[in-house]
Amino acid sequence: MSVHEINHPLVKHKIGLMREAGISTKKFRELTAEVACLLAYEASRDFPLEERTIEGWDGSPVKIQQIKGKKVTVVPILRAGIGMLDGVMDMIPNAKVSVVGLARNEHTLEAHTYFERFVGKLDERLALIVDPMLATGGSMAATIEMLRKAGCRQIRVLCLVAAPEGLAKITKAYPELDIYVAAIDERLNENGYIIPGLGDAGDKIFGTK
Ligand SMILES: O=P(O)(O)OC[C@H]1O[C@H](OP(=O)(O)OP(=O)(O)O)[C@H](O)[C@@H]1O
Ligand SMILES: O=c1cc[nH]c(=O)[nH]1
Ligand SMILES: [Mg+2]
Repeated sequence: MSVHEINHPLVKHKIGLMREAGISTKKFRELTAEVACLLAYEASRDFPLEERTIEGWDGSPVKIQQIKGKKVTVVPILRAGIGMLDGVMDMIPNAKVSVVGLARNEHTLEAHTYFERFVGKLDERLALIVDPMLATGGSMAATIEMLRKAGCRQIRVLCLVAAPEGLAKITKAYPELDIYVAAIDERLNENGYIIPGLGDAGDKIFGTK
């Protein structure tokens, strides 16, 4: 397993913009999608290529490289994960989408499952779980368990900001997993929010606050 903190200047710049108090819903949504796109770029680095010959612009044969029929399912965790979906789908347009609905109880911080709809052949697919925030890690662990129960064996996680506490929980429980994260922040506060973090990502993406 490895935690890949993406140190690309574009990623750091965009995450920085997202931390500004008073950021508009529109801007937060746009930046979420842009960073998701860059995380998908990193998470697909080892996708295998195959050679194919096509007819080029002047009628002569040209050898090109194509991604070799990789079966992928993108798994947004409702609600906030929806903000990352388009950015990832822009990069991997043939991926199928599986959806998990989870809400964290604001007092106990435990994740409660309210929706699950997976695509078929999960045992053959690479799942890319997308959620902007990995705080205590409870929502991510619940999603991983649901995917595993459904037969999925290859899982990667894409998130914008992670707390060390949540990362430690996930890496300990799932040492084989790869996690792609734009920023590893300092800590969780007493309410389970990431500091400095982004605030409530779901509320910011959906405009509910
Ligand atoms: O690591 P954890 O401690 O589980 O916290 C992270 C979860 O909390 C947020 O979702 P939330 O429950 O607020 O739902 P929402 O996306 O509908 O706002 C976030 O999008 C993660 O799913
Ligand atoms: O900081 C946090 C923690 C959980 N969920 C969020 O949206 N933000
Ligand atoms: Mg929320």
